[in-house]
Amino acid sequence: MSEQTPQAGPTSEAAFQPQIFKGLAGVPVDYTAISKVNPESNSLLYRGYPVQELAASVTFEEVAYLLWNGELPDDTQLAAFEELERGHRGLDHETKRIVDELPLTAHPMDVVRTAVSVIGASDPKTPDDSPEANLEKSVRLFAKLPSIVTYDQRRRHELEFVEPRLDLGYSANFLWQAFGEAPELEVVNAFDTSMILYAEHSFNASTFTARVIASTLSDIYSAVTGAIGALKGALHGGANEAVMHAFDEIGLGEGSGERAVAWLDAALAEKRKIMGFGHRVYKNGDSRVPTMRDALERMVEHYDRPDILEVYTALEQAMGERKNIKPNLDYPAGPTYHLMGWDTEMFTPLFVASRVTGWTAHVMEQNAANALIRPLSVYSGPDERHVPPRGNASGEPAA
Ligand SMILES: CC(=O)SCCNC(=O)CCNC(=O)[C@H](O)C(C)(C)COP(=O)(O)OP(=O)(O)OC[C@H]1O[C@@H](n2cnc3c(N)ncnc32)[C@H](O)[C@@H]1OP(=O)(O)O
Ligand SMILES: O=C([O-])CC(=O)C(=O)O
Repeated sequence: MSEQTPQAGPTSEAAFQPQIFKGLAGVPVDYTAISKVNPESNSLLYRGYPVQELAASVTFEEVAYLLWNGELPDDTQLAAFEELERGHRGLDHETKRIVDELPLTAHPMDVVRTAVSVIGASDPKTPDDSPEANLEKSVRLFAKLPSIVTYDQRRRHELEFVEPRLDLGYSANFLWQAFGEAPELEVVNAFDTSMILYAEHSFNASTFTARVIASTLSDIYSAVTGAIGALKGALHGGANEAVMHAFDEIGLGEGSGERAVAWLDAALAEKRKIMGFGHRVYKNGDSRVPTMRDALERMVEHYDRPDILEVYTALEQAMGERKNIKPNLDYPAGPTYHLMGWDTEMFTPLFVASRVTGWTAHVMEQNAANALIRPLSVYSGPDERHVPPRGNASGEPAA
């Protein structure tokens, strides 16, 4: 009756009461050396380094290198890595053509998922799962995602693709390709901070998806494609877009703080989930929020939009008072991207561009010590039964 094999305790089927860990909540399933999420100390380490220190002192390219290689690059290693990354920034004609065929009604997450799949299908090295080949593929995807995301945003406004600039760092180039003008340093820094904070977070749903796919000995592009599907959902990465929809429902501008509280009370009365709040692991606040909130505040000042901070603060405070639930990273990231000029539907693809580093690091870690991921289920359907006699194919009653 049950797939579950009792490990200890009563062994008769009737007496066996398997414990179900719904949503795998609280279940450690493997080791990882890539990041440590510590809800007790409210800290997040990438390869041992506090993420706040990384955000304050290195670039996103250095963080990507760290996640993949385990150590920060020295000057020579960084120069070689940057050259490699910049060399892969362009987007080939075939990927652009397939993206162009997708309707504008397609969500940008569907577009980025399709584009990654196309890149995988056209890479002759896809079946090569050696660590060297997978690292090369990871760098290619990392380098190309800004072109994919900006190509899609711009085609939705009937604007031409902006070719990457090889004299700019990752984040400055990303903004250049999106908006076609040289970005200001303050904006580049805030964007780079968001990329660093989004890069990696242990066994979250999309990373776990990538590891499940890798565990079957599938290829790294399939793992990333699947992970994008998992990130799209509003309970995960899709929340950064949903936060902005909430801000829009509230209505920005004068008096927005008061409207935010009324909006929240109505939403809670309808038992709606408030996107950008709560977390499966952190129960006392997300370790990344203070750093991202600082970046948001800098952007609010830069673009002179105090109404955004008014809504942000009013919702955060009221949610704390009513539910004692704190914001997660998606909460400050959404309005920060809005201020920079990104279309709301592009927020989760921006998360993809960052998290591809973590996903691919996890795929390589999974490959290095693989075990097929295949948990058990406990059957709860009808008892065994048998198909009643039925007519044969010619309609005659069965003999
Ligand atoms: C980068 C990221 O992926 S971070 C996460 C982004 N996702 C979101 O922001 C979506 C909104 N948040 C949520 O839905 C949840 O907090 C999750 C899914 C992130 C984590 O939730 P879980 O650990 O599964 O807890 P669960 O959803 O069961 O919530 C526990 C209780 O808190 C409530 N709760 C949790 N988050 C919220 C929220 N955002 N709004 C309202 N109530 C909430 C639940 O309704 C539940 O209440 P109940 O016990 O009365 O039924
Ligand atoms: O860890 C999680 O469950 C979700 C999250 O914050 C992330 O993926 O960054």
